[in-house]
Amino acid sequence: DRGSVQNLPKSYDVEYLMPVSLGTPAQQLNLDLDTGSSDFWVFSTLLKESMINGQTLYDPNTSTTSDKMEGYTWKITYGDESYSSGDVYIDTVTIGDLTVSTQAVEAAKVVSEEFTADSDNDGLVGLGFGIINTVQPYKQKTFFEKAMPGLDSPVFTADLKAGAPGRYNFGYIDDDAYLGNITYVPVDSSDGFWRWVSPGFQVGSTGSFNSTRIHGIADTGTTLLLLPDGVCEAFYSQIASAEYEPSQGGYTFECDDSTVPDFYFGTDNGQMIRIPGSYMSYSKTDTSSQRCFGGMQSDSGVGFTIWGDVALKAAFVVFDQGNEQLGWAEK
Ligand SMILES: O=C([C@@H]1CCCNC1)N1CCCCC1
Repeated sequence: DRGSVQNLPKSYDVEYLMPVSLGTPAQQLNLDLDTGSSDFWVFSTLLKESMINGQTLYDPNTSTTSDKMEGYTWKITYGDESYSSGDVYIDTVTIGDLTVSTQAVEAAKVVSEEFTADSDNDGLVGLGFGIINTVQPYKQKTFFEKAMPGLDSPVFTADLKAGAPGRYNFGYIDDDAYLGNITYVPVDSSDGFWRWVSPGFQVGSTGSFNSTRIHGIADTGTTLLLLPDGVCEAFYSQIASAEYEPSQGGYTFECDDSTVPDFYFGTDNGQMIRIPGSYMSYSKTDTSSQRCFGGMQSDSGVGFTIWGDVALKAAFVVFDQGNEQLGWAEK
């Protein structure tokens, strides 16, 4: 079996949403595929009005295939302090023609203001590893873990693009979606994330390669590229107008600064992925100024190095759960 679904970036590529069908008759919601968490949760009719702001709601009571998991609850808090919680239903879920008939759908009763404010986002499909699923009294499998046994190959792939629709595929690798070879690196899933080690980085096409092992996670649900301070300093030292502005929340530079270099990160045996300098200028720090917030920021506040969308949209990425490895290719 296999599946394929288009993903759509929101403005500034802050997040990527995909259509998902839940229940019978199908209720279509736009969800955020998040490899940095492992709960499948949705905005639902169980929410108080004050927590809803335009989102599409899953209504378990109108689905003829939903079954409430009596006594089961969930509560998740994300690295940015946002949170959500609620009850659990079993129902059928289809993503890109791939159906899981008994998915644990976590119906939200409470969401934090960050989720309420994001009116396009109807919930998350966590595709980390199931060991960090928050459902009590017994944790539940992710959508991918439920689908995996029936797939042609135990993989899903992420093809995120800058300011354009991309695609998530399940169960197969589309050889037309990337250039050259896919380099595979081992994954340590013990803390539930897609955690891997990059051998190093290079700033600019003429820069030298810095051999320094960078332990980090591949997280489709994080917008930015959060790297160790030393790497950030090496990168921003090459940008004439770059400043570290704690008041703005990190590194900024003049949006029209022509000295912004490309950033390369190593995957394995000499292969590197090139992130174009253009991916590194984010939203304007405020309407008046001409300064942009950097797409690469320090990981020191988060406590994790995170290869977020800024890095992922430069590559074709294979999340190979069957072999616990990540595949990286240029595109
Ligand atoms: O909460 C998160 C992220 C938030 C953005 C969406 N993906 C999950 N974590 C990943 C980094 C370590 C801490 C947990």
